[in-house]
Amino acid sequence: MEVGFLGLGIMGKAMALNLLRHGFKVTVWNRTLSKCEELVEHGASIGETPAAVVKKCKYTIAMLSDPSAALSVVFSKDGVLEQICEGKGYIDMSTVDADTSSKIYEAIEKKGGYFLEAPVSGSKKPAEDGQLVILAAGEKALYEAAIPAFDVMGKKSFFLGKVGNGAKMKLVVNMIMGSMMNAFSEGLVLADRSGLSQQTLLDVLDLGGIANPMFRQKGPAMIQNSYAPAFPLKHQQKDMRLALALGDENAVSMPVAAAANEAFKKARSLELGDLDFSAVYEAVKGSKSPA
Ligand SMILES: NC(=O)C1=CN([C@@H]2O[C@H](COP(=O)(O)OP(=O)(O)OC[C@H]3O[C@@H](n4cnc5c(N)ncnc54)[C@H](OP(=O)(O)O)[C@@H]3O)[C@@H](O)[C@H]2O)C=CC1
Ligand SMILES: O=CCCC(=O)O
Repeated sequence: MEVGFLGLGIMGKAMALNLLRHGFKVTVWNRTLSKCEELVEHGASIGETPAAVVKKCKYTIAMLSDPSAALSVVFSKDGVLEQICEGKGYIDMSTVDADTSSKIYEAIEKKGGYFLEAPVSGSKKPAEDGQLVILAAGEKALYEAAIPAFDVMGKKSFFLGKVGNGAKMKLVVNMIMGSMMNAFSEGLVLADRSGLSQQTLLDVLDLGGIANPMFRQKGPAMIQNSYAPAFPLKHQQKDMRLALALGDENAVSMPVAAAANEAFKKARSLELGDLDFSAVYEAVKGSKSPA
């Protein structure tokens, strides 16, 4: 199966590599074209533009930073829309809001193409290990055609119905995750300032009813003030912002998420946006920058 892949950041690179490893023919494009070279070493071809990739491939996957990147890759000059046509499918796996996804869907449908949104749960390591959770919605026939690729990239795929449902599900999940990360950070600070061992707190948490992979994986690095980016903080703050907008639309009061968003914004103002989202711990501590 030949697929196109647009966007080779932390996630896109790992996902495209998995496809190559499993025998897919992959044509890649990235805004910073030099990032394609590593994929070429693993057998990928390069498309000079998103339009060139779509022209060559029946199915094209995108994994881009945010709504503005997702829209730009489709609607700009040399974008996806120039070559999408009947018989071709476009699968956007970026985390965006339902409105962005719908705009892309409508434009692609007008040209006779198929569209599926398919944001993912799981981070850098699950992407490398093909263990993502895929939250797809849109054209069912395209979902079925994409299952061989989803099976390589993920451990479980959900088909959630009409376009927008995948985006919304992803934002709800990340809203919960961002709020949990803030509560966890406050707990680490409180333990430390009240004279307790943070490592003992991690041990206690891991044995109880709120044990979870995020505390287990991020906690030891956080207490060492180490935040190598798996999920960049700027993207988590984007997701909190989009989830709060979804709350606005549906008149859902979310004071916990709103407070968490403020902490992520504060962390961005401290120039921690490119670090892992666990660096919000620095903002909660009140640091000027990571120690
Ligand atoms: N990291 C994670 O753990 C997870 C991330 N996600 C979501 O997946 C998406 C990608 O995340 P991640 O890989 O971490 O992000 P990165 O920041 O590592 O990569 C972002 C990608 O988007 C591209 N890009 C940014 N702006 C534009 C633009 N205007 N036009 C074209 N391309 C653009 C970048 O290109 P360039 O290289 O040129 O900058 C890069 O390829 C995001 O929506 C994120 O929220 C979902 C689940 C987990
Ligand atoms: O969107 C990013 C999700 C990161 C994760 O699920 O660990």
